Amino acid sequence: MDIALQSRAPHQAQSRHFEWQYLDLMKQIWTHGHERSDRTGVGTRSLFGATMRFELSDNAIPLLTTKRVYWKAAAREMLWFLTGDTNIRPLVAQGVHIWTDWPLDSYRKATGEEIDRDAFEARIIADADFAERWGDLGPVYGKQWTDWPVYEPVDAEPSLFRKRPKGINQIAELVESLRTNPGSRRHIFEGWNVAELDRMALPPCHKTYQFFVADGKLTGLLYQRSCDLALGVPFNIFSAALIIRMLAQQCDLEPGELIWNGGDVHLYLNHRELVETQLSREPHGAPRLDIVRQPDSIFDYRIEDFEVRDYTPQSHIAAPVAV
Ligand SMILES: Nc1nc(=O)c2c([nH]1)NC[C@@H]1CN(c3ccc(C(=O)N[C@@H](CCC(=O)O)C(=O)O)cc3)CN21
Ligand SMILES: O=c1ccn([C@H]2C[C@H](O)[C@@H](COP(=O)(O)O)O2)c(=O)[nH]1
Repeated sequence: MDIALQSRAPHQAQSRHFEWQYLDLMKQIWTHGHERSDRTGVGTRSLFGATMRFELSDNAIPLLTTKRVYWKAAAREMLWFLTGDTNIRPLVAQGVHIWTDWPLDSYRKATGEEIDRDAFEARIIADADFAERWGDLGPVYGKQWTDWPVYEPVDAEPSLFRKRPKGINQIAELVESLRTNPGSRRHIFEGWNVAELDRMALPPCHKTYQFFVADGKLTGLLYQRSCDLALGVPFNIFSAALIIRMLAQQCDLEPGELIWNGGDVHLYLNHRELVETQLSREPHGAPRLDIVRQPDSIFDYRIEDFEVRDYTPQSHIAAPVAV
């Protein structure tokens, strides 16, 4: 189909089930994507530049219905980002495995030990020193979002800089700017700290979030530079909608839309089975997300605050993750 249709005006986007945008994009990439080799060695079919829009009013949430998406893992990941933590230990302790493969890969390469994933996770949970040594992803999302480092000149020594004890909390500043200056065009938080990319296990994919307030509604736009359409994107769109909902609640706004902009949007060549199965299915139903409590701040949400209803997806489709 014509990719320009992906960016139709919001009212038109709702004339069909929201999920067709995702399925159309999947089909487009699988049939017409550029086949290329990638960092992981798996190979992808890839398209550069795509947009999807999702309406969030009436508690609508863009959860895919053509396969079960484990939204609690994505919600727990979002809450973990907001704590500023970059160690996988609290995730693993909650049964969230999506980040384990990268520390595991580093550990295997460094030690030559053939440890399996379950044993590695068990050690991460049981042994705090081991987790500290091997479980950290470097200064990824949570660190940049809540504690972006700042260096200040030391008095009278123009070439000497000292790290400020506390960095910039972009999320706290965003809440403040949404509340006090809703018309601003600078409502942004950013994960792409150029100076620290080399210390991150992976440079951020969902790197830039921008917000827009109009008619009492909060709309968010996510720019994602690299998009694993089958595994990552279903999580990413849910999470982006979730943070919009949380911010809207904190700022007494109604949820507007999520606009998702993808850069390199790809399907890994070993996701053929998932793609074929998913493209044979049709979306149905309109999942909703309720936030059942109003926490004191954006940093005080708990997993129990989120309830998804009217979600009756088709079965989960497993697929391997490219590390
Ligand atoms: N290749 C790749 N794709 C990604 O989506 C991705 C990365 N790498 N690296 C960093 C993070 C980790 N993320 C991941 C990693 C794994 C799953 C995954 O395996 N999802 C399965 C099972 C989920 C579960 O067991 O909870 C799924 O079906 O959604 C999803 C997102 C997103 N990111
Ligand atoms: O939130 C995420 C995190 C990662 N991804 C995917 C996109 C790519 O397939 C890989 C990252 O590899 P790069 O070589 O760094 O681009 O992870 C995602 O879709 N969503």
